Amino acid sequence: MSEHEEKEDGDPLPECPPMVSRDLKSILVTSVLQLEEIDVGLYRGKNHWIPLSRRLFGGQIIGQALVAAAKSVGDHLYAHSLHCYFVRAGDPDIPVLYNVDRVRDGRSFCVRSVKAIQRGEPILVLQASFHLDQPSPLMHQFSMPEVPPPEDLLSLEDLIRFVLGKPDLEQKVKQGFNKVLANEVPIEVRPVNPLQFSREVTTEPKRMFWVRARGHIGEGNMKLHVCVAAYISDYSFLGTTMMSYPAKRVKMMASLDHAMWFHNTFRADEWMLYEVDSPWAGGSRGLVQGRLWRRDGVLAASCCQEGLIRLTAPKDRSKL
Ligand SMILES: CCCCCC/C=C\CCCCCCCC(=O)SCCNC(=O)CCNC(=O)[C@H](O)C(C)(C)COP(=O)(O)OP(=O)(O)OC[C@H]1O[C@@H](n2cnc3c(N)ncnc32)[C@H](O)[C@@H]1OP(=O)(O)O
Repeated sequence: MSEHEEKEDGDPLPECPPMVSRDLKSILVTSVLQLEEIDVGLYRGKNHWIPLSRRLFGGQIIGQALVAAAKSVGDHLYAHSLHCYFVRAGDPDIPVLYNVDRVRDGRSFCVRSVKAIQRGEPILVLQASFHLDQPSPLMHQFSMPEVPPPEDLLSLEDLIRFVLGKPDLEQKVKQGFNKVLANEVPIEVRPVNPLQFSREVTTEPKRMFWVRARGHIGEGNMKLHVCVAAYISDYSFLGTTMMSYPAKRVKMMASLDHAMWFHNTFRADEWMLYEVDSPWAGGSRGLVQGRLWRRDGVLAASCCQEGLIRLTAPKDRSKL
């Protein structure tokens, strides 16, 4: 489910949890991406932040699958790309098993295939490729868009509190936002354009926000930063498809696939600009593509995803 899916129930409004200090180690590395080894190439992952849809967060499954894949490759190899399909909804009440197949070990590249399994059936199939660092004079990248720095922008939580202060807010929207606040996601988000966030303007399906892991990860383990970025990349990604349709209500939204390419070193606990757009939607599906920029303007990673988007049926006006 995306940020635009609405819940029908009328639960009491929960309290906000206290914010995690920047000095504390990120829960993404102390818990979410810590897998338990059960057998050779077989791991078990815990579930952490659960979206309002009550299906497992796609970013968590991708991040954990990539951790499992990376365990079987040498320290001199780094993930340069991954491709995956979400084939079943993940159940947040039971753990996920990750079964790694060592597809090929070459001199420069290693390919791994990972099946994420619940109740004996795959919920995700992922292929990841790892590459030696091979410098080359062939180098180019687009330029990072010029945007205000994250220090000058409001956090997602502040923006939600601002929207909640509006007197004419629909009760259902209010409940949804309160639940988002109550269930702290282990990443921090600062939208570049707050008006887009509150859906007060209809714009092209393009948005940008600063994003980083909540808490500290530290320098050094690039393999880990890549897995954290994979987690982060699925948050607030597919929702971009809905920016041109503020009046439409989503019944079901779920990522169908996800692909990433890692271009440069970065720290996932430092601010990165996520530049996202949706070039196409149709046939109950939508496509989103994103670029994760280091704040010094280096392109860290590119992402692409197709998702299922089912809208609620329009009300029959003849009965009004
Ligand atoms: C700027 C910053 C702003 C930020 C604000 C942020 C706030 C919040 C952000 C939250 C972000 C959360 C993002 C979360 C994204 C995700 O993590 S999505 C999770 C990952 N993806 C998945 O879980 C998808 C897994 N895959 C599947 O579930 C299946 O592959 C599938 C459902 C897509 C397959 O569909 P299908 O083949 O149709 O499966 P079935 O089993 O047959 O049916 C499933 C249900 O769909 C109903 N259905 C089938 N066909 C239709 C149809 N044509 N029309 C309507 N409905 C259909 C079917 O009846 C089943 O329904 P029930 O389950 O029986 O109710």
